[in-house]
Amino acid sequence: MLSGVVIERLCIAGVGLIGGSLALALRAAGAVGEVVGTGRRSEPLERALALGVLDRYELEPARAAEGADVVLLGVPLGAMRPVLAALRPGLGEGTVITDVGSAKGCVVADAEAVFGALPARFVPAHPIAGTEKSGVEAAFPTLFRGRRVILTPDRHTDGEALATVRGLWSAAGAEVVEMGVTAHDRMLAGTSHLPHLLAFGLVDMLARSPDHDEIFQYAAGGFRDFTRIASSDPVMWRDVCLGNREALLAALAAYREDLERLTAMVAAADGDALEAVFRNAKRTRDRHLHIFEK
Ligand SMILES: NC(=O)c1ccc[n+]([C@@H]2O[C@H](COP(=O)([O-])OP(=O)(O)OC[C@H]3O[C@@H](n4cnc5c(N)ncnc54)[C@H](O)[C@@H]3O)[C@@H](O)[C@H]2O)c1
Ligand SMILES: O=C(O)C(=O)CC1(C(=O)O)C=CC(O)C=C1
Repeated sequence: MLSGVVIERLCIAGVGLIGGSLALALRAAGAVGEVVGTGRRSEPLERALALGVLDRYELEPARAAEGADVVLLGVPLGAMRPVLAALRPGLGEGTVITDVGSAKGCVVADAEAVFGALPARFVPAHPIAGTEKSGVEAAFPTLFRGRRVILTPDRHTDGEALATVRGLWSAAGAEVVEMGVTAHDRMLAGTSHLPHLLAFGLVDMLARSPDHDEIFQYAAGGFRDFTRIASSDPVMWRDVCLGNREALLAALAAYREDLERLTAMVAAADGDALEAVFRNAKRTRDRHLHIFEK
């Protein structure tokens, strides 16, 4: 284990791909004692028990949170607020709260709505790792190894709580960085939220064409790579697009402007201009490719 942090009891609300993978990673590192899950239905929680992700579960969120050192919210962004409110009666004075939501401003707003202000022991977090699959069956312990996790503490965040959440992700093999909520939401709108929206949009557009069955017969590697993420969970991505609406709208506006520019280049058969754009994109992507190979 890298960090030396040991969490005696971890409560996970929403035991899916991310929450389940974190539990498996912490177990593998010997960084956690007991893992207690909670969720809406017993079937997936039973499967999580069978997979060795959980030690036990409680359908009542507050009961699951009782006695936990750390409570982790692993639910879609749209469920954060009601789940946090349901956990609240079970939280102790010293309980550290954290989440894994893909946008941070909306999670901070949810915590403010439930508690009146972001509690000092609530450390918002976002692992920049995942897959297009969801549910606890898709969880695996190495998901976060060598990946970044962004924490967005503010000036009121408790130092000990921050150290615990840092230690938890380090134990899972991740590299932990900190930044402000606004910077996080702006950057992730560009690198994650916009690409997902475009991939879903492109596949939907083709699916609605009269000859869509034939079109998909001729899809190859390029289409597969561009659209893998359109197989992601629709509810999760609906919530991300609504949760990071402002930053996503800004990214979409910039993208639309560029699409107009590209359209004009094709219309004018301006090969030099197109080639210049493609060269810049290739150079940039190639320079940053190493981050995908970690
Ligand atoms: N999938 C990714 O690639 C990825 C990466 C980083 C962060 N995230 C974030 O992590 C969170 C979870 O994503 P995931 O991919 O693990 O999803 P998932 O669908 O695999 O897991 C979500 C879990 O939450 C439960 N859940 C849903 N609504 C609930 C509710 N109202 N009350 C209680 N439980 C509820 C589901 O039953 C499931 O167990 C999301 O907030 C997402 O934005 C996802
Ligand atoms: O690799 C994928 O399938 C992902 O969607 C992971 C991915 C992303 O890279 O956009 C998705 C959502 C996140 O919050 C973080 C990571």
